[in-house]
Amino acid sequence: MTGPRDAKSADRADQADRAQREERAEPAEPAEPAEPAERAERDHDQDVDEALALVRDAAAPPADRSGGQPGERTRGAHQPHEPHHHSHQPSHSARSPHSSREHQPRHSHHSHQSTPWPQARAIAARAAAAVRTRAATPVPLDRTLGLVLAAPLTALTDLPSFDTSAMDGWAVAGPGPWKVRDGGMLAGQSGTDALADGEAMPVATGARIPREVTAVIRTEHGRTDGKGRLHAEREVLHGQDIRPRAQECRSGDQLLPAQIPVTPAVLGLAAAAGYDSLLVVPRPRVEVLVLGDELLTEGLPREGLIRDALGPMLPSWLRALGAEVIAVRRLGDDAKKLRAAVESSPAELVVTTGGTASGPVDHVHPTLHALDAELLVDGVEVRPGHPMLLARLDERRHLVGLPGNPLAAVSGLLTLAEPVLRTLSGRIAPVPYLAPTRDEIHGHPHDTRLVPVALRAEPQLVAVPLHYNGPAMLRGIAASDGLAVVPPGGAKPGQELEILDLPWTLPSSPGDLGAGDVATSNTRTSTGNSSTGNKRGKASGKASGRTSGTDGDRGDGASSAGGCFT
Ligand SMILES: Nc1nc2c(c(=O)[nH]1)N[C@H]1C(S)=C(S)[C@@H](COP(=O)(O)OP(=O)(O)OC[C@H]3O[C@@H](n4cnc5c(N)ncnc54)[C@H](O)[C@@H]3O)O[C@H]1N2
Ligand code: MOO
Repeated sequence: MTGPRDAKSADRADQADRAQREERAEPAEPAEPAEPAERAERDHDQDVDEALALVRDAAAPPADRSGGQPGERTRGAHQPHEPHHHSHQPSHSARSPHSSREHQPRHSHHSHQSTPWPQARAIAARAAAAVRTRAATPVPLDRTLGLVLAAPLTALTDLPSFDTSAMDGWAVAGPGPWKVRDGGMLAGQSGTDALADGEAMPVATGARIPREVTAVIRTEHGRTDGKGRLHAEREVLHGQDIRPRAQECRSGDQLLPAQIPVTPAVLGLAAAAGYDSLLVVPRPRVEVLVLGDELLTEGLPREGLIRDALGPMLPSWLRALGAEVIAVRRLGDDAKKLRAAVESSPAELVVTTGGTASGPVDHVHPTLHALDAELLVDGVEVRPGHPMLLARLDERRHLVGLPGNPLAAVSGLLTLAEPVLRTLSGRIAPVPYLAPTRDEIHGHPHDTRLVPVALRAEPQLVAVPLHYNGPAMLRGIAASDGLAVVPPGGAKPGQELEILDLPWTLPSSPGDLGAGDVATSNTRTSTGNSSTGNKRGKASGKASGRTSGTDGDRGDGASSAGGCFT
């Protein structure tokens, strides 16, 4: 962890803390039964995350309201629950993980064979590694930010490419005093006559200097007399303040190896070294299929309908994970549309949201069955998000099924989509890092939990678990810096936990995030025709939340130029 990040994180943690304390000071009770903890104890079918979130929200003691910490909660309110059984049957899965040679899921408490969390991530990375990716192509420099170098970056020129003055002052030849020549050299001027011994020439920083120059004297270290002669006021060392040609590199030197992500610094180096375009790994194309008849794209929730939280959230996160999002389509709960969309998708990764469970309109499993897809992961031992799945559609395409509950979808995104996209986009796995949890975190008896945390420097780095972490809630994660990986059984205060960074991406214009990316009904957003995606239109940030399907209106320049760092 770097210093600035710690400081930023501390701010975030403070804000999150404050926001959550303020919230708990409000008299309004959540619209849940009075004693949610007891209810959860009785109801073994209730997901433990949901129960914990309710307990934490509703049962915050008065002391907590007057300054308690967000990780504190009522003792005894949540003993480990019985394993959660869910009814989703693998029988309708085309080719289940059982038949896969990729792994042998251990027999778990679940009614079907779900995969342990670490193994699920490894399977996802391996599955993507087996895909033959599109060939690397040269991409204009200004559209490579966040992509990965497909070849080493080799200097196309010496740097500097000529002897250069490092300071404003005089270039001198031989010992002084020197006769100052009329005129001089500014940066960008092409050449001058040779300098004789005993001559000086005014120069600006960055000016090309002739070979004979033995030193540069800074303006503040020399003085001219009435006869136009320059006197040094300090000892002059041979070669001082001259940047000799090829000081940084010679033409042909390797500046960076392949597989390095293009950061702003890489962009600058590449430009300095003479590049107009870079050979980069193309972004894997992703199509997002948002399922659910209950979803609204604008206005307030009403009459059983709710706002779609995933359509606005996923495209930016997918881009930050290395993807080119070619479309976000809303298909309702229509099995035929889903099948047609999956069948015809040109994307290397299809991401569905919702419909992964076994409800009457949960069409993901039957669709995969109908398409004879191979289920590589069918459920993961993680909370939230355990119904997530990964399927191989054909030798080029995979599908990640994210559960509909929004935090469960984030869990699926980071568990399954992240390793797939990381591998397809040529990125190297981030080095895992640990932080001790400040507070106790209750665990699921058998499954890994992913819990939103704010990182804080106190003064050592600590992870502060946040409230409102139920599967249907985004409030905790919206205030968080990352997700703590809590092993089965939970974590004691001070216990080191792996932290999953959230893929943050900054918009390059107001139109780059959210609704502007979402195609309503079956409108496909334009894919453009370049290897990395979309022409950088004048992202207009359409307030309507609809796209017209033209490049200029897509407003997703973030995929090529908006900064896509995790
Ligand atoms: N009988 C069982 N029921 C459920 C199980 C189970 O194992 N057996 N698992 C529960 C868990 S855990 C989850 S998570 C969900 C997963 O369900 P689906 O993936 O089929 O998702 P839906 O039923 O379509 O939606 C669940 C929930 O999320 C809301 N939703 C859906 N899409 C969005 C969106 N884009 N933005 C905001 N909210 C969304 C949806 O309205 C539902 O409330 O299943 C449980 N049930
Ligand atoms: O608990 Mo579900 O897995 O809401 O994600």
